[in-house]
Amino acid sequence: MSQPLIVPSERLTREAADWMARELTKALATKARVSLALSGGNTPKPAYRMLADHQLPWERVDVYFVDERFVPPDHPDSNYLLVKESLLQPLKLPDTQVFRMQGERTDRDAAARDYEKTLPARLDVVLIGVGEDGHTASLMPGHPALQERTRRVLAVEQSAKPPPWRMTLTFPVLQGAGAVLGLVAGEGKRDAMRRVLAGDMSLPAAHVTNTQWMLDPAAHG
Ligand SMILES: O=C1O[C@H](COP(=O)(O)O)[C@@H](O)[C@H](O)[C@H]1O
Repeated sequence: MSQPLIVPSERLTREAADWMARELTKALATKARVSLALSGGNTPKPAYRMLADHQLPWERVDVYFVDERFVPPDHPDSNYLLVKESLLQPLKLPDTQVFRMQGERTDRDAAARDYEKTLPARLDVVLIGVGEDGHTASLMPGHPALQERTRRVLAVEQSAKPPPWRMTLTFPVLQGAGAVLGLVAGEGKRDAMRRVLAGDMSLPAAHVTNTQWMLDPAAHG
């Protein structure tokens, strides 16, 4: 695991956006199309807005999702809505470049299986977050989804953090990605991050060992 980057709070958003732009640029140098998979959460939202200001060949970037809540795409809890408002709309990215997890569907397993079909063999750039309980994506501590090695996308039930039904990429997808940024801020995440960085495998986020962690000082204890 590479050393975590500890970034002053006032620079965290900018550094995270620059990191994603840099990794996209590297991937774009070797491929015609690249994939960017994004998480929800309050921490990354301003970074997505800043990423949209980067001059990149956005017509060659496809946007995917790390996880989603089973709610309609215009629901305030929708990760898609968050990414739409902060990145997709500012960039005017066409729907053909956006691969949304369909949280409005009632057959959740079918929705997860359909999403699996849209995924590229390997995601190029991924942003993950961490919950106070150490979850990442919608992979919650102690949940059977943590053991999944075959399916690339799962509908997960009874997640501890509401809303209870989620769709999530699984560890093999996250662990196989080209570049993963773990963006974490706030004192509430400090205990979880101390354990993640110490390699405490009871916390889901510790399993994504290819992550470059970027923390504000409050989250680093
Ligand atoms: O529920 C979720 O939480 C995590 C962490 O979000 P944050 O607001 O604490 O940064 C997020 O990464 C995930 O996508 C989201 O669904």
